[in-house]
This record gives sequence, C-alpha cells and structure tokens, in this order.
Amino acid sequence: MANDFEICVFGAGNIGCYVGGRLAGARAKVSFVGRPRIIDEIATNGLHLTDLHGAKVDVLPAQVRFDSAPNRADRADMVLICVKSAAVEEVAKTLAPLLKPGTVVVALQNGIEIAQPLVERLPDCIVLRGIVMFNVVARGEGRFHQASEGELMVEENPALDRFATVFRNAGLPILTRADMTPVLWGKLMLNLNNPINALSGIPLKEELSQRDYRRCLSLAQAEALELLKLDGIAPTPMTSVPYGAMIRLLKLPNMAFTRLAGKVLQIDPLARSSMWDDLELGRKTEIDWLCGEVVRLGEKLGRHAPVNSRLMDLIHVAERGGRRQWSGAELLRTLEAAGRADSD
Ligand SMILES: NC(=O)C1=CN([C@@H]2O[C@H](COP(=O)(O)OP(=O)(O)OC[C@H]3O[C@@H](n4cnc5c(N)ncnc54)[C@H](OP(=O)(O)O)[C@@H]3O)[C@@H](O)[C@H]2O)C=CC1
Ligand SMILES: CC(C)(CO)C(=O)C(=O)O
Repeated sequence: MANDFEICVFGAGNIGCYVGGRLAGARAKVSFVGRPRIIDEIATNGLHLTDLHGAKVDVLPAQVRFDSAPNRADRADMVLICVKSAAVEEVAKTLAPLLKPGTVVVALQNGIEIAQPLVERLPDCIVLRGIVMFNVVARGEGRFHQASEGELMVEENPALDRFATVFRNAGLPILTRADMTPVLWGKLMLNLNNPINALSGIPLKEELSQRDYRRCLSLAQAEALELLKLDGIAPTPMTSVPYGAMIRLLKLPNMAFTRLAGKVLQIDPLARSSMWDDLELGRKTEIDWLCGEVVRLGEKLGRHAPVNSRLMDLIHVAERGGRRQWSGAELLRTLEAAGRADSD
C-alpha cells in the first residue's frame, strides 16, 4: 500500500538522488527539487541505484516528480535537505514561506552547526540534524552507487516514527540518537579525510591504502581529538574502532594496517570524497565547515589547530584555481611543517 505522506528531497545531487530514489523504490511518494541539468538527466534515464551489497533499484521517470522550482516542498510532510553546506542558508530562506507547520526537516550535511539557519528560519517545523555515513558516487545517466558501508543517523524525535517503516523498507533504516553533538563530531572526524582525498586526486580506497596519506589524516584527527577532549566531547566512532585507536592504526605500515583495520578499505575502488567532486566541478567546497570547525573550536579554547588550518589553506588555493595533485609524502611534509612552525 502506498504511504499517505510525501517526502521532498531538496537538492537532487548524489545523496538526494540516491536516498530519494531508494525511498521511491520502496513506494514512498517522493518529489525532488534540483537543478535543470539533473532534472533532464532523470527525465531521460530514470534513476538506477545500486549498493556495494548488490542491491539494485530502478525508478522510472514517471514514478517521481522532479522540479527546479522549490514550490513542490509546500505539500511535503518531510523535507530532506541534501544541498551542500554553503547553500543551506539560502534554502532555509526559500523554504520559510512554503512549508506546512509540523513538517519534519532533516539536515543531512556534513558539519556541526549546519542546521542552525533551518532552526532559526523554520520555527514551526521540526528541524532535525542528521548524517549520512556512506559515500555515493554519481555514474551518469541517472546511475548512483552507494560505495561504502554506513547508515543514516538522525536526531531522536517521535515525529520520525511515521516515516521509519518506509526508510527501513528502502534499505536505509534511520538510526536515532538523543544527543547529536558527539555524532556530528564523529562524522566530522571522518570527513577530515575529505581535503586529503581531494588534494591527493586519487580514489578513496587508493588514497587510504597509502601510509603517508593515512599519516596526514592521523595528524588532522589527533589535533581535532585533543581539542574535543578539552571541550568535553567524545566523538562517536563511525567504525568499530574508537578514534584514539584509529589515530594510531592509521600510522601503521600498509600490511599491518590492512590486517588490523582492513574494513576501513571496504570502499568501491572508484569512490572519492564529496570535496573532490566539488573541486572537480569548480564549486566552493565544504572545507570551512569541516577543518574550519576544528580551527574555530581551537580559537574558542585559546589553542591553535595548525594542521587543519593548513588543510584549509591548501583547499582554498585549489578553489581559487591553484589545484594540483599532492603526493602523500609532499602533503605529510607540509602538514608536519605547519605543526612544527606552530610549536616553535
Ligand atoms: N556525496 C557523498 O558521498 C556524501 C555527501 N555527504 C554530504 O551530503 C551533502 C550533500 O552532498 P552531495 O549530495 O554530494 O552534494 P551535491 O552537490 O551532489 O548535491 C547537491 C545538489 O543540490 C543542488 N542545489 C543547491 N542549491 C539548490 C537549490 N536552491 N535548489 C535546487 N537545487 C539546489 C546543487 O546544485 P549546484 O551544484 O548547481 O548548486 C547540487 O546539484 C553535503 O553536505 C555532503 O557533505 C555526506 C556523506 C557522503
Ligand atoms: C562518506 C564520506 C566520509 C566519504 O568520504 C563523506 O562524507 C564525503 O565524501 O563527504
């Protein structure tokens, strides 16, 4: 039986098309708000969704509604915000006059304070913070592939109950947590690899298979973890390994790392971070919401975060057109030098 609610995906990109398409495949009524280029792509091809466990969901163009105008959100019972962080403020403004009171709005961005504009501008809605733990790769012609393990995790709220079955049937069960702060920081710790992956220019699996890139990630995570400890936050691990141990594991030689933390490498060989996607398409990245959060936490605590500051600088240079491919050894040298310069 079809459900009596409508879910609007606002921002039909990698995450939006994958999550919304899987929901449509489970017979949810789904509408998408997206750019004309993606609307054309889906109108021509439909949606074809796959995951690393062999799931295959095909959605015909007629099964969903795609729009470039935001108005369709006015009849939604749930809105999944799937735009990049930089667009959230604008989307909050757009949605404010449109949404019905009581609409459940789930912010799925990477970052910490990202849902704040939605909370402020949508006071009659139920705004919940969420994370997507898995990676999605766009393969063109309406094909989107879930390329790594993981779930959706959303702030606990009884308003989610109505939607739980359809997410479960779609193969995307929502895990809930009462306190999202450690969860958001846990995801951000993982996302500290986004700039490293984007600067490496190579897929995630290949990058994480190289010790020097892993040592870069270990430096960035260790810096963040120390600040979080000072602030009394224990970031929720996104794998079975807590971050303290992960920071040590990342530094191990390749063979030992593969033996002890091989699960981390269970990623599709073509998957790359969403920050690589942004640089590739010449868009502004989410660096200010990732490493930037670590730097701001440091400022709040009267501390420096030289490794994360350096990663921010390198990504800003790449955004301004100075993009180049960094080897693991080069990147490690520059991050270690930033750390040393700060302690001198
Ligand atoms: N990709 C991934 O694997 C993962 C991503 N995430 C997070 O999920 C969030 C979404 O990422 P992702 O799906 O990769 O992003 P994408 O850039 O692929 O998708 C966002 C889409 O929304 C569009 N958009 C922006 N503003 C509007 C608007 N006002 N109206 C209509 N469409 C709009 C964008 O178009 P345009 O580019 O033209 O602005 C783009 O097509 C990010 O915060 C990301 O960090 C989390 C886990 C994994
Ligand atoms: C899933 C993960 C960690 C993959 O890098 C991601 O969040 C991203 O690409 O933004």
